[in-house]
Amino acid sequence: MENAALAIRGLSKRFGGKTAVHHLDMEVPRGSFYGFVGPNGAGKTTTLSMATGLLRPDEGQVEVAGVDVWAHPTEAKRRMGVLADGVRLFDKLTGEQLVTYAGLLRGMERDLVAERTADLLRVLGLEDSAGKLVQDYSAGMTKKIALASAMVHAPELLVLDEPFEAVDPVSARTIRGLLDSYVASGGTVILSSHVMDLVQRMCSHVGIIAAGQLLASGTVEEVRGDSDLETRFVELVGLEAGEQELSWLRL
Ligand SMILES: Nc1ncnc2c1ncn2[C@@H]1O[C@H](COP(=O)(O)OP(=O)(O)OP(=O)(O)O)[C@@H](O)[C@H]1O
Repeated sequence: MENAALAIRGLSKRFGGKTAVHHLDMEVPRGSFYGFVGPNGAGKTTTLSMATGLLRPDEGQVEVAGVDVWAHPTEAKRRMGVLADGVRLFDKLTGEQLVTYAGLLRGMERDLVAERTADLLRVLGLEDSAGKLVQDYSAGMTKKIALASAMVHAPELLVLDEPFEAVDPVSARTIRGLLDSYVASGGTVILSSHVMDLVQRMCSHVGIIAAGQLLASGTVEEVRGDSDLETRFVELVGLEAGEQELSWLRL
């Protein structure tokens, strides 16, 4: 546990009669690039929301670099940057204002925030849209400005829910480069994704979740074994809907 950037123990969440996450234990080693994968509705967003202090668990504990997220939220949040899925941004701000606001909220000096905001906007190709309201951004631009807001305080851990969704291939490559050098310099990333190929190429570690439970976790090599990650994923999760056909759709 000492070497865990993120340690989750016995985490559970129910919504009415539906168990979204069930006694989940998970450890993301420091310095790892951890892919969190699972079918739709598996509990990825619910887990990451509880891990980042956005959604209160029914049971269980979460620690970021040894700091309990729910007992010491301010201290824990200082150590992480979060790109949440489906959470509304302050979209009446311009992109530049939003990143600046995120930095100031973390207690950073105004000059340093300005410097880093300019760097992030430039690297992410948002310089020309810096003065535009976030509500007028495209889906991919919104993802990128949210990512910039998550990174501005140079946290130890980045928790990214679907960071590549809606992002064009050129921007995706830029983001991959940013994240790679962040991990190479000692940072830890956990990202959720549906794209197995991307996880296999980018990540050092992977966790597979289905029906609120972790089915496998370890290095990508350990989890995929002799096959590729997608095959292993389908073996663990099952094909279910994929095996069925629509007879009326045959032309
Ligand atoms: N606020 C909520 N109220 C009721 N049910 C919820 C709520 N949030 C999530 N759920 C349910 O919990 C389960 C897990 O949802 P979650 O969004 O965590 O899955 P996910 O793995 O992120 O899915 P996806 O890959 O489709 O984004 C689903 O059955 C979902 O319908």
